[in-house]
Amino acid sequence: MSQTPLVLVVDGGGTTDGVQRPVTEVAVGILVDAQGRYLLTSRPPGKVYAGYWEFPGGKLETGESVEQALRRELQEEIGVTIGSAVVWRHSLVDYPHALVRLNFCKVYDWSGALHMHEGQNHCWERLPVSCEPVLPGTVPVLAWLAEEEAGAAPSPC
Ligand SMILES: Nc1nc2c([nH]c(=O)n2[C@@H]2O[C@H](COP(=O)(O)OP(=O)(O)OP(=O)(O)O)[C@@H](O)[C@H]2O)c(=O)[nH]1
Repeated sequence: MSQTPLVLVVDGGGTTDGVQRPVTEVAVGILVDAQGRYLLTSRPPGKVYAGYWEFPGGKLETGESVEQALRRELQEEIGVTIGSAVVWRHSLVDYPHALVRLNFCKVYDWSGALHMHEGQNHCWERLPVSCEPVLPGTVPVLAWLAEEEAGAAPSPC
C-alpha cells in the first residue's frame, strides 16, 4: 500500500488554532457482492452527518486491529461476520468533530444475512452511485473505485 494519505478538510475542519488533535482510527468495510456492487448504508439518526451515505464501519476500540474492529462493527451494525480484511486505502479527514484516519478494507467474504441494527437504510450500488448525499470523507473513495474499475475494463476494439 504505497498511497500517500489524502488530508481532506471538511466544513472548515477542527478549530484548534494549530494545536495537533488526536487521530481517531476508523475501520471501514467496502462490501463487494458477486455482481460487483458495493454496499452503502446511511448514517443513523443521532450521529454526526445523520442520513449521509457511507460504507459501514466505525471507530477502533483500545487494542483492536483494523480487521478486528471492522469485524465487530459490521456484526453490531449490519449483522454480518466478515472473513479476512486488509486495508486497501487510507485517508485522513479533518472534520469539525474529529480528525479521523479512515482505513478502507474491501470485503468479498462474509456470512450472515444483512440486518440493519441501527435503523440505517442500505443499498447495493454500481458506480456512479445514485444515493445521496454521500459523506464527504467517503466521496474520494468512490473516485478511487471508479479509477480502479476503469483500469480493469477491457480496452475498446
Ligand atoms: N463508517 C464510516 N465512517 C466514515 C466514512 N467516511 C467518513 O468520513 N467516516 C467518518 O468516520 C467516523 C466514524 O465514526 P462513527 O461515528 O461512524 O463510528 P462508530 O460507529 O464507532 O460510532 P460511535 O461509537 O460514536 O457511536 C465519523 O467521523 C465519520 O464521519 C465511511 O465511509 N464509513
